[in-house]
Amino acid sequence: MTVTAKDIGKGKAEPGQFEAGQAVPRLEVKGLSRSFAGRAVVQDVALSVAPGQVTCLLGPSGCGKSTTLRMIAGVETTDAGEIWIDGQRMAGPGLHLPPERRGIGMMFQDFALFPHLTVAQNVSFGLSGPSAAKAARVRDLLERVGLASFASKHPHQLSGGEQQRIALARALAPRPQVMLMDEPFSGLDNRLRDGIRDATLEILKEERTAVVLVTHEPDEAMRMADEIALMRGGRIVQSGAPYNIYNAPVDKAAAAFFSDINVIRGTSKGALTQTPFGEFLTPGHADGAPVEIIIRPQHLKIDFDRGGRGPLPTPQDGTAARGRVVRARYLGRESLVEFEMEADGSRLTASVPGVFMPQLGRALWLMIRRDRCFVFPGQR
Ligand SMILES: Nc1ncnc2c1ncn2[C@@H]1O[C@H](COP(=O)(O)OP(=O)(O)OP(=O)(O)O)[C@@H](O)[C@H]1O
Repeated sequence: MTVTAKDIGKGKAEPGQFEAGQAVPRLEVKGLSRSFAGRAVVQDVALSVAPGQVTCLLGPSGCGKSTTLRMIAGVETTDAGEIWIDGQRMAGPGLHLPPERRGIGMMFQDFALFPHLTVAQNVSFGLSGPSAAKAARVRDLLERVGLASFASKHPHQLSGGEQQRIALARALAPRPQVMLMDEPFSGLDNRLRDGIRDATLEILKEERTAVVLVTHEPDEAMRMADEIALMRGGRIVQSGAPYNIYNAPVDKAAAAFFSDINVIRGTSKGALTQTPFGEFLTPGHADGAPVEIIIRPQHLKIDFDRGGRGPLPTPQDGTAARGRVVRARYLGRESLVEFEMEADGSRLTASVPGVFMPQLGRALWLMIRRDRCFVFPGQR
């Protein structure tokens, strides 16, 4: 859908809100804020979600994800900000449409199905119109969630994963413009979860639903999201495609939210910082300013060729540094090896694919992937 001058005339969009001809986001949130008892829990949140796009609100417990979702749903009022769905204002100054008038579907962790209704009755619960059309929609959805033969069963006869798929079918049945999901997979065991996430994603994409999914699990966000909005203390601190969020974190905490990190500390001098791995360019950091160079464990490489025995690194190697193994753990897909660096006694962890369990005390040369380092101001 595109906004035209006619839409603006009809009050469907504000002048200047969208360029003529530009696709309207299915969901647009601007300046959303909410306080409880004088404490701001959501501050100035902005989101824009296109049809068929999944945006994950990701952040630690208590950062305001659910409150944001509840305001979009209309079950919580806003203190400030606006919520637009398909070019229509749902909430704003002096306006608060109830949830049932917002064209949204909701799925939560405790997706209670009606126990006294059959699967088919549960799915058709929110549908109106001729019964033949309702029955056809229910059949179609049950087929797509792979549970066509369960139509006449009752919820207690279904496993947790099956119930979750019925809840998805029920939420999608009225063809909501926007689907709001709050930790919908967290009640499922690990073995089921991946399959159900993928199946859910496929159906949401087919239906071209705009999705906001709340999760505190970075893996889930990376797997599901087209866009991640990383929240902290009620604010979105960074948003973008999973690749960008992971590979260009806005600060140390954003980097640490997705994986363990190594921190190499130094002091900037003449836009350079000395480390056990040689000099790093640290432009923009004042002389004498503390600097933290962040590197994920998978980007700290063990130089197996040298194996701790070979000649000292040449100037061309430049970036190798020696560390002694102080701990090695095998985690199945990878091994985590912790080193104490000879140069300054700092501790760094390398992740090695597969099994690598070197003896404690063994000295190895380490290399650092400089293109995968993030440089941030350090603490004084
Ligand atoms: N109705 C309310 N009254 C008072 N405080 C509330 C209310 N709802 C939420 N809060 C507080 O607002 C803060 C944010 O809560 P919210 O549920 O949005 O966080 P969250 O990021 O979704 O966390 P979680 O992942 O633990 O659910 C919390 O400190 C919570 O206690």
